Amino acid sequence: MTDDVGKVNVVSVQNLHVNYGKVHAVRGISFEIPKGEVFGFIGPNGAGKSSTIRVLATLQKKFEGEVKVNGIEVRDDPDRVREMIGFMPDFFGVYEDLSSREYLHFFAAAYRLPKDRRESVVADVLELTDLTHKIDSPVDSLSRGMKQRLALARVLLHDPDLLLLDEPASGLDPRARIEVRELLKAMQEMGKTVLISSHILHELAQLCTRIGIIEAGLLVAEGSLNEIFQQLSLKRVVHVQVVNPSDELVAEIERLPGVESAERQTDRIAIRLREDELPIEDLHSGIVNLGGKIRMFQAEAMDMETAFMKLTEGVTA
Ligand SMILES: Nc1ncnc2c1ncn2[C@@H]1O[C@H](COP(=O)(O)OP(=O)(O)OP(=O)(O)O)[C@@H](O)[C@H]1O
Repeated sequence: MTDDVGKVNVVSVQNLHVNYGKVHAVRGISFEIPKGEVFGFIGPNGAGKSSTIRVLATLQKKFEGEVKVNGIEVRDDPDRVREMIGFMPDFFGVYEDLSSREYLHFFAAAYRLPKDRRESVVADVLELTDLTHKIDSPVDSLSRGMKQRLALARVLLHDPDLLLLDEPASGLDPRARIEVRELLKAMQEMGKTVLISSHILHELAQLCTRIGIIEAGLLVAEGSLNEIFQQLSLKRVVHVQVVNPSDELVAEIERLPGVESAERQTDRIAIRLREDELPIEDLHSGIVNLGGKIRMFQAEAMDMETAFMKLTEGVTA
C-alpha cells in the first residue's frame, strides 16, 4: 500500500478494464496516487476518464482489475469507500428553488452528518469555497464558477480523504478557473488527495503534482510533468550566455550527445536539447567542462500543447 518513498497510496488501480457491451472503454490501466498528491488525469473526450473515475467512486459495478481506496477494494466494501471519497461528477444537475443552504443541508443529511453539526459544517464549507454571501441564493441563480464551488463545498461536507473531480474546470471563464485552482491548492494544503480530470493539459499543468495521460482507454504516459516530457523525448530550448563565446565553443556544444543544435544569436547561444538523452543540468556541466564561463543559463518553459498534440495524435500510443 506504500510507494517506494514510503508514502501511503490513497488510490491504487491495477489493470483496470471497463466494457460497455462491445465498447472497450478502459483497456488495462494501472496507476497509484500517494497521499497528498494532486493527480491530473488528462485525455481527449471519450478516452475513458469518466469511466475510471466512476469505478473509483463505486458507481461503476461492472469492471475488471483491482481498484483500491486507502487499501480497501472498491468491489468488496463500496460503503466504506464512499465515506472516504468526495465525488464531483462532470454535470451539476438542476436544483430548482433550492437555496445554497438547503442544497448543502440536503447532502449533509444524505451523508448522515449528525443534525446538530450540520449548521456549522455547512457554514465551514461555504466559507472555504467563498460562498458565505450566497447562502440564501437559489442554486440556479449562481454563475457557473459559483456552482462549481458549491459542488466542491458539497463533496467536502463529510471531510473525505480523496476528492474525485471530473472536469471541474470545463466551461469556466479564466477567472473562475483561477478560483478553482486556488481552491484546489487549499485542498492540497488540507492534506486531501485529489484526482482531477480534464481534456485540456495546460488547465492542470501548474496545479498537479503528477499527471496521467489517457488515450483510447490506455495510459500513454504517467509521472511528474518533467518525467512525462522526458518520456516523450520532447526538445527543449536552453538559452545560454557565456563570456566571450567563440565559434569553436558553439561547435563543441553542438557535438555534445543529446544536443540537437546550437545556434549563436546576438547575445546568447540557443541550444535545442533532447532531454531524455542529456538532462538540463548535465548540459550546464558539459558547457563548463568545455571551458565556457556561464553568465546566464535559462531553459524555456515546457511546450505542453505540443506534448499533448503529440500524444493525442497517437504517436506514442
Ligand atoms: N454507459 C455507457 N454505455 C455505453 N458506452 C459508454 C457508456 N459510458 C461511456 N461510454 C463510452 O466509453 C468511452 C469512454 O467514455 P468516458 O466517458 O469514460 O470518457 P471520458 O474520457 O470521460 O470522456 P469525456 O471527457 O467525454 O467525458 C466512450 O467511447 C463512451 O462513448
